[in-house]
Amino acid sequence: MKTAYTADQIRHAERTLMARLPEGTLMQRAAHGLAAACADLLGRVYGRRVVLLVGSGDNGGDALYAGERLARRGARVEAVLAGSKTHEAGLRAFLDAGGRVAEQAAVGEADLIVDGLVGIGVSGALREPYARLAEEANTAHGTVVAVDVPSGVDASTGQVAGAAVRARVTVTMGAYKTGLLVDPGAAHTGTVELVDIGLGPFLPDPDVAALTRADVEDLLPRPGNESDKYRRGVLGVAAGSDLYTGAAVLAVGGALRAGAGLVRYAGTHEPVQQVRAHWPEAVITPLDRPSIEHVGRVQAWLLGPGLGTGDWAHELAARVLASDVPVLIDADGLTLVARDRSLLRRRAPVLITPHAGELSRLIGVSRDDIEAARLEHVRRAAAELGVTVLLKGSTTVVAEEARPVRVNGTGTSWLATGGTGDVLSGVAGALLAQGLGCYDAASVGAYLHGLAGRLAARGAPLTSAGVATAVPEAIRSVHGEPRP
Ligand SMILES: NC(=O)C1=CN([C@@H]2O[C@H](COP(=O)(O)OP(=O)(O)OC[C@H]3O[C@@H](n4cnc5c(N)ncnc54)[C@H](O)[C@@H]3O)[C@@H](O)[C@H]2O)[C@@H](O)CC1
Ligand SMILES: Nc1ncnc2c1ncn2[C@@H]1O[C@H](COP(=O)(O)OP(=O)(O)O)[C@@H](O)[C@H]1O
Ligand SMILES: [K+]
Repeated sequence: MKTAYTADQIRHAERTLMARLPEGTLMQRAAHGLAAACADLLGRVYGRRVVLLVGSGDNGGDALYAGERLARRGARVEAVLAGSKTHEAGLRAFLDAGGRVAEQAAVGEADLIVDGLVGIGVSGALREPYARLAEEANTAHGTVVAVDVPSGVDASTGQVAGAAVRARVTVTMGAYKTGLLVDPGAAHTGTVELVDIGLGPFLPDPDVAALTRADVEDLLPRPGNESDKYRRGVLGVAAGSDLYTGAAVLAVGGALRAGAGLVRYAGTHEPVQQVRAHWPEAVITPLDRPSIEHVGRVQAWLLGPGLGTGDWAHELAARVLASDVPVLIDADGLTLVARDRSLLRRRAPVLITPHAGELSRLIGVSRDDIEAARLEHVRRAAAELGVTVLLKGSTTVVAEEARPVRVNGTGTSWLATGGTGDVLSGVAGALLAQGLGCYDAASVGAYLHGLAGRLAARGAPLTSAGVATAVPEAIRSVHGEPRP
């Protein structure tokens, strides 16, 4: 599990660790790691031009001590002192090693730009001259390395309030910060390199966590010798309508590709025809009234994609939610629930999978506010609604009360196309039916769906059906099985 922490959590752990070590030890460890990463990026250090953007706090101190090390190896290092004060000992060491203070920004000519403006001590939007320097770094041709956090990104939330550095590499100290894993911040980090400064034993429970390949491998159900189709997990799908048939086809496809033992589809005439034509594997119950009476036993339900939002759909949703198995609610199902919250009053678990627009209707917050502060709002929704919430978007986040938010970074922006959400609901629904809890089904589902998106896209447009097709390949790559 890749774990991440807020600025307060990091500061607290650092204080405890620092009290046990000679003064300055941590900053030297940080500078050592930072200088090594810079040297790697430069290839040859001697004679190369490095510009340090130095703010007034310890983030600037890290940059200065790393600059000292690079200067001793023959780099031409200049520092732009942006703050009203500068880390004194760091500046002295830097100057002693032959570093120079730049009179005016030499950012444009640098091979490497080290962003030491602000780290976890930032509050609010970057002030001048920091904001201007961040913009200059972003348009310069040199490689940008951020110290700890790209300046302008809130380390605790990933929020970006104004100008912010876009780094090729972020060298982060001691532990990942939440803001490095959550968009919009995550889009500014480039590759994140973690420098061990000995913080590990002092870290509290994480603020957020991201599943790794190995975690997903552990969590993914695999059929054993004693498995049969019923025991592997039967998913009921209540989706699609005479107007929207594709959503049903895609959701059933996602579920079959993600390893459901059986998919039972229930719907009206048109989607039944389509699902039957695409997926002879599905067991189908045509509905002439909104009831699940004749569908047969399932271990979980997927409710909502393309279902419509009229009385018929409401009645079917009420029947599904009155069952005693976990229910995943998506798309039109969420519109129905937003209108009638009483539908959510049930004992068995509920997983909802909204995008920001759908969540907006559920919690009465604007879509833009949700996009700008995804973590805050996904947590709030989980607490207010008492359900597990998977919020879709460029970073998909999963919240359940009293657990760290799970963050998924496997996706690709090629997934921003119609119907991919229907596939995700099928994948996560199949995992629910196979016995995973809502929290794991949602986060493993998002991981596989994101990976399948990458495999389907490979740098070019994908279709949602292509994403469903790629899910088995994603599972194969999680298990490390060689391709045939
Ligand atoms: N605390 C520790 O033990 C360690 C800290 N380290 C480094 O120290 C950093 C934290 O240092 P600090 O606590 O001094 O904080 P920072 O250096 O991140 O920032 C604090 C300074 O930035 C200014 N500032 C805050 N918001 C601003 C804004 N919006 N625009 C312009 N200026 C702004 C403040 O006035 C203050 O002077 C970490 O990110 C890391 O790089 C590392 O050396 C490892 C050890
Ligand atoms: N910019 C993006 N980067 C990565 N993934 C994205 C981006 N935009 C959307 N996605 C993903 O694409 C899927 C879209 O789902 P959704 O909005 O429900 O679309 P639809 O209703 O058309 O199926 C979600 O899994 C979401 O996380
Ligand atoms: K920084």
